[in-house]
Amino acid sequence: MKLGIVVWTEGVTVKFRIAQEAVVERGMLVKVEDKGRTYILKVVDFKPESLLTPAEIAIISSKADKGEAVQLRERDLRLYDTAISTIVAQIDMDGEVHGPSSVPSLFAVVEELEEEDLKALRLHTGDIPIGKIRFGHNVIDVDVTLDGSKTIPHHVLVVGGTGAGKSNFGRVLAGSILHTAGKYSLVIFDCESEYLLGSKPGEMGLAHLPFSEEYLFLVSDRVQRPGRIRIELPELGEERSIPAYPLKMDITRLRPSDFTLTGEFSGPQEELLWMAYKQFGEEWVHYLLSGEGRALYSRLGRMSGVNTINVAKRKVKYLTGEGDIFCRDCGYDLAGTVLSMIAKGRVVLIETPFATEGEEKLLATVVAERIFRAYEKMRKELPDKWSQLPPVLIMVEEAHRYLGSHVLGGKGEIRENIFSIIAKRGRKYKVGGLYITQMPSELMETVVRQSLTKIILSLPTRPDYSTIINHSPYLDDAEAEIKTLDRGEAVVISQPSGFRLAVSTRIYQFEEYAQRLIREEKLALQQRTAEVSNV
Ligand SMILES: Nc1ncnc2c1ncn2[C@@H]1O[C@H](COP(=O)(O)OP(=O)(O)OP(=O)(O)O)[C@@H](O)[C@H]1O
Repeated sequence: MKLGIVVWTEGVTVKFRIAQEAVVERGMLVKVEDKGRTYILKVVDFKPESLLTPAEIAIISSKADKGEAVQLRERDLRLYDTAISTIVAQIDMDGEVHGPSSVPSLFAVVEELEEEDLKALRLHTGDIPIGKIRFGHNVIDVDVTLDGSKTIPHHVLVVGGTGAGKSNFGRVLAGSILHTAGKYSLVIFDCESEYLLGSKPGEMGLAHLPFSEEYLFLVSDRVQRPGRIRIELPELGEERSIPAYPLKMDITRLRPSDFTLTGEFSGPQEELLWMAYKQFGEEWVHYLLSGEGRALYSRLGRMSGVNTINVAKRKVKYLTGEGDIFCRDCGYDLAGTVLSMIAKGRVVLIETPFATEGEEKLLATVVAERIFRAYEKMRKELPDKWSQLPPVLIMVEEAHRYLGSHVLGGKGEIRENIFSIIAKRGRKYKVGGLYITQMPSELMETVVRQSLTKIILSLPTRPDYSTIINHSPYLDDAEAEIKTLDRGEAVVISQPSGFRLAVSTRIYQFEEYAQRLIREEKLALQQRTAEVSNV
């Protein structure tokens, strides 16, 4: 269908007159076929063109205001709507898609994109589906997918204001990774307990997905010892048996680096932790927590000040809490177990609804540190084995708490934590961060820049969307669209997935997506059964 006529081009911007009766929406992809090439354009804004004089405008608007009929001579020659669009790709005669190297001619016809044209953009060929293409608020039946092997190591940043759909996206992504059946791993820290079953009755969670019995691994207070937990799913009239591990880690398994990589400790305090470890061995955390400052001062050979000891004690106490998670003599090795599951391509869901802020921080640090170090060591020492490890994504909710410029030392000395290290160096080892935040303007600039895949949900505040726009390709003209996103709508950029444009996307609603995955798996099962009986 014809949508308009090109009336101006400049750089990669194309202005076209909107045809009568045509409906053009912001974010819409359209095409121009000209001189054997197909140009794909994305509509970014609108502008009425008027050759009316100020006096005519005054008269006509006054009449319209009074409800009188407005007669305008040669109206379509003197007043019309135009759409401003950006050329996002050029498809040459041989079908090769690349960035624009020319512009369509003036007065060329602008047309609706057909499914074939959309497919040429290869937005649907990745292995991690997240939603559907959207033109304005209208959903098009073509999937938007990420390419996991390239996307994961280059980090994923998810930004959106309150209620924009961040946790819905998190569940969708986790569901898609689960359904790669071991190709990739994911670690989720779930402080609201909303991933396993949804956040309220009637919602669904990862437990509902058919692959959860095999590829989900739950770490939770719901179990007291390692084993399988049976979960009833009234929404499906089924139950599942999911492998689980208690939310417990013996303090003898903690090392000073687990604490220092939280970024909470100063240089002298770090030294003290290592001294205590040397002196007391595996029991060092226990001695530090229970010993009195002055007594520790003498036992550590007066090598550290009493003040430093007391401050470090307080911080260790803050991070280990009351012993509910970091326990004594319980024997559990949560971090080691999680690492072994990650190496097998599992989605590991760690539920921490009752953890304190300190416990959450230490837990996230220990788990992330073990994974990063193991992948790093494997790559350096056993590269063949490393190449078989699944790329792993580690979710960091409220990412500004770990990767905020103020947290990392502002303009002064940078105090690294495990997540800032992963943000910088994880790529080399197939360890990526899934950073979720409402406040991207507070993140370190390098984190925003180095996250090559961005899921931008509705983001109302200027400093936040400006930060994203300023540090990402393809977003120069996206401000108007980002400002008008509804719940669940997103602008997605992902160079690692081969996207050459900011893709207007409708993220799947998780429950609908879960039902689709369940249907697909049932169908696949029927086909497998039919094949076996035919043999
Ligand atoms: N893609 C979507 N399609 C349809 N509904 C959605 C979508 N994403 C989110 N919603 C709905 O919007 C509401 C808020 O979503 P969600 O909890 O994911 O937002 P959030 O950004 O995590 O919120 P908060 O900042 O409060 O944690 C939920 O009721 C959810 O069902």
